[in-house]
Amino acid sequence: MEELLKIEDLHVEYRSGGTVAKAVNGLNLTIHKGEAIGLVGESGAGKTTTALSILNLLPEHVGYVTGGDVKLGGESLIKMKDKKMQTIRGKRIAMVFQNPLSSLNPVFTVGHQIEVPLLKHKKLNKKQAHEEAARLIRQVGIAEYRLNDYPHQFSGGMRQRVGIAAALACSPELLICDEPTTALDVTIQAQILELMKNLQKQYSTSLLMITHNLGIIAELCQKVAIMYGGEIVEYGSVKEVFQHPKHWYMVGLLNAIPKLEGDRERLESIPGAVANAQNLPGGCKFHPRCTHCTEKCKCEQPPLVKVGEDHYAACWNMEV
Ligand SMILES: Nc1ncnc2c1ncn2[C@@H]1O[C@H](COP(=O)(O)OP(=O)(O)OP(=O)(O)O)[C@@H](O)[C@H]1O
Repeated sequence: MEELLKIEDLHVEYRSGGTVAKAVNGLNLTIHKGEAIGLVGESGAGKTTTALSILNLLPEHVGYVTGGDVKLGGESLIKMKDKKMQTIRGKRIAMVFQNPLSSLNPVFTVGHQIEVPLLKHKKLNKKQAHEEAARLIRQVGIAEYRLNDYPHQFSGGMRQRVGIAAALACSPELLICDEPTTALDVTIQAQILELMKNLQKQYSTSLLMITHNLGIIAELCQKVAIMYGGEIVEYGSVKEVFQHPKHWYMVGLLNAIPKLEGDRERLESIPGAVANAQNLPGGCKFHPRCTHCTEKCKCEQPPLVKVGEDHYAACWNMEV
């Protein structure tokens, strides 16, 4: 498969009020054309920071890429001038956010918001943009006449459909979704996921799905990257990683999922709190929470090594 986006040894810091948070610490990830990858991790793992770095949208004077690169088709997005980056955002890479109310502009109709990228990037005239917006909104299951309505006139699930229609307007090569269904109730969640699955296939868009929900990954993605303390600690095909997890963090995440069959033992949780980006531990960043920690884990950082066909893990003492 052809490479689309390559994240190489990415390091990102936030500097504010005299403190430094090391949010991403040497992250490597390649997304191929048409591939759907899930990026999983607890709150604070650095998932959103990774997405913002791809889009060159880190908060100004606070978020800094301190090392590494992100390349789209071989071209650096980190070094790209803002004017050129504006031609990438929305056109080649689009993003669907967790809360569509914060990404949709309350003072414009949803029709206007879907038409803007079509006018800007696809160079359609007003009539063509309107027709295309009507096609897109129908495709996400909303009646065309609602193009004249404002975001607050839609339910949460419908707003997220509008967000997806706007993101897909210019048929981006990469769609980044950051917890797109977290704010929705489960039945609406299922509908949105089904919609995304169909659209991703139809448009052959590559997908980076950011979530802490392993069920969503199993449903939508072929590959999964498990993130902890700003690094990828396990990566591989969804089948391999879910069936034969190697890193104890991933083992813990899977054990924390409620099961209906078998003995209903107490749910296991991962002890301790997620690594603090302002004060990361040495060695393996997961070691203070790991039940299999050794002296080596406390002082030496394990490299990500191949552990099977299409499967990599970073652990000195991994599950066998
Ligand atoms: N604007 C900011 N200023 C300072 N620190 C920040 C900022 N944004 C994020 N951080 C810190 O960077 C680290 C990574 O945050 P990030 O939001 O990328 O994690 P995440 O995995 O996306 O979490 P969540 O699932 O809660 O969105 C955290 O420790 C967070 O506190």
